[in-house]
This record gives sequence, C-alpha cells and structure tokens, in this order.
Amino acid sequence: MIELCELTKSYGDKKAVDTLSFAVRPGQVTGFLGPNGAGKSTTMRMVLGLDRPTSGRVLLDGRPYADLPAPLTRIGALLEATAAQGGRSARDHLLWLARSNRIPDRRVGEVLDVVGLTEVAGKRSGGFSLGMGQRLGIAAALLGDPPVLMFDEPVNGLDPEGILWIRTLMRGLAADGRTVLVSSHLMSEMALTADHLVVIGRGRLLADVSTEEFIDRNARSYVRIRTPQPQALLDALDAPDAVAAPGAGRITAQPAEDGSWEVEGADPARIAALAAARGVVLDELSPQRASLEEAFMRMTADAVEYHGTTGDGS
Ligand SMILES: Nc1ncnc2c1ncn2[C@@H]1O[C@H](COP(=O)(O)OP(=O)(O)OP(=O)(O)O)[C@@H](O)[C@H]1O
Repeated sequence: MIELCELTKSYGDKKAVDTLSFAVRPGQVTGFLGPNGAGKSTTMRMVLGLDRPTSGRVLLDGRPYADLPAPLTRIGALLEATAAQGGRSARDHLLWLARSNRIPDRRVGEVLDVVGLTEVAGKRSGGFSLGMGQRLGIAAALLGDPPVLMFDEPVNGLDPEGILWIRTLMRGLAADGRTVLVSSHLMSEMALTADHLVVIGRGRLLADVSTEEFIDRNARSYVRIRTPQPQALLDALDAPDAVAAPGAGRITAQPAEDGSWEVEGADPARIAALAAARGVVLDELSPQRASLEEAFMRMTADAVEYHGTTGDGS
C-alpha cells in the first residue's frame, strides 16, 4: 500500500503538489490521472524519495522510502526519465541493479523472460527501440519482486501490441495481490486497465473512486431507442408506473438529431418492460455509456493549466 498524507511540494511560489492525501490499495490497478502539469510525476518522485516534500509524507507499507532496507524489493518503478546506461547490455544493466540491491543473479534471467527481452539480453540497450526500452525499464521495476509497483506513462509511444502487453502485465500484477499505480494520458487505455482512479488537478485531489463510479458521476449515460411508434413510447415512459424502481425519479426521453430517442432514468431492461406492456415496437434499445475521456474532460475542465483553442474558435 502507498499512503500519502497531506503531501505538498512547492517550487518557489508555485505548489506543484498541494496537501495531497490518498491511499493506493493492493489487488487492483489504480490509474493516476490529471492534465499536463497536474503534479503526477512530482508526486511519484516523492513516493520514491527522489524529491523531498515541502511538507507532508509518503509511506510504503507503513514506512518512508528512506527507511526501506532493500528498496527494490519493496517498490519497483518505471519513471519517464528512467534510463539505462546505453553502452551496457540489458543483462549487465539488470545484473548491476540486482547486485547493488542484494537480489540474486537468477532474477535477471527471470525478469528478462517476463518482459520478452531474453533474445536481445546481450545487446547494448542504447540500440533498443522505444518499446524495448520500456520493457527493460519494466524488467528493472520487477527485479526485486516488489509488492508495490509504480509506472509513469508506461504506454507512451508504444505500438498496439506493446500497449496490450503492458495492460495484461498490470492486470496480472494486481491479480497477484500487488499494489499497482499507473499514470497515463490515454483515457481509452486507462478505462480498460484501471479498476480505481485517483485524479488530480493543479496539485490537488479531485477524485479517488472506482473507474465505474467516476464515469457514472462525471458523464452522461443514456439508452438509445428507435421505434416506429414514438408517441406510444413517450406515453409508456410517462405512465404513472413508469419509474426505474420504486421511489426513483421520472424517466426522461429526448429526441436526437438522427431520429432516435435518448432515454435517461432507467436501464434497458426496465424500458423494454414498459414498452412491451404497452405493445410498443422497438427497433433499437442500446445502452450508451459515456467514455472515461468525456468524464475526465468534464471533471478536469477547470483544472487544466494550458487550454488550447479549437479550429471553430471555441
Ligand atoms: N524541478 C522543477 N522546478 C520547477 N517547477 C517544477 C519542477 N518540476 C515540476 N515543476 C512544475 O510542477 C508542476 C507539476 O509538474 P509534473 O511534471 O509533476 O506534472 P505532471 O502531472 O506529471 O504533468 P505531465 O502530465 O505533463 O507529465 C508543473 O507546473 C511543473 O512545471
């Protein structure tokens, strides 16, 4: 578990991280999101003891990083700036790391296998592609078999196969019961990878909820319906018994430009039952779930430091 208690980092007058408190729990992938400059990398650097907090603290399984006797066996991390010595082979780089952390040499072969670099282990890492470099960084993070893992933008610049591989790896690490914190700007990917989200803006906590709840709270979901009997549908949804559940609010239907109806306030099964009870024919009944991207944009709109402008001048 990673615990942040009122963590703050100031650069001059600017608070890059501002009284941030949250806990990252084991057994799930926690996505760490925020617009550019929100303070994600600064936070991760403080977790690893690479930056000193102005105030507040970070605990890893109850202890500060500086008190961990063999840190690589407690937390593994891939930071954006993580770089191997380009002149060394992948194997030598990992051996050097292992020996300086009292990790047995045999782990090097094991992690090279896990990340799929065994065949190129003797090659200079300076010649590696972006994807191979990321894999080597992840091998280093896994070397000490740590219970806590942290990845800053691990899928940046990767091809679809690399992205899928990282997603599968993260989900597997969480399924093993490890604590996994991962930052990314790729919302579609985060929606597939993260069970839980911590969202920050301008250094402050904006949300600490499950991915599902984050989308439900911050974006609109509805059921799209097509019917040749629109008036009969509206009557069915407006009937006195037409609520999603006893005590729930009314069901609303808005016409969309394409001739369909956008129905909110009930799930597809309830809408189908109401329509069937009144003999209304439905040509389409499909739940439209808002994307994580929409939810993220809505939630962080006020916390974006640098707004771009779109072509239409808006
Ligand atoms: N060494 C530094 N000196 C001064 N300001 C800094 C320093 N490091 C970070 N900052 C500032 O702190 C803020 C947070 O930066 P940080 O890199 O942590 O954000 P981020 O969420 O990781 O952004 P991105 O998504 O763009 O990587 C930014 O405004 C940044 O300019």
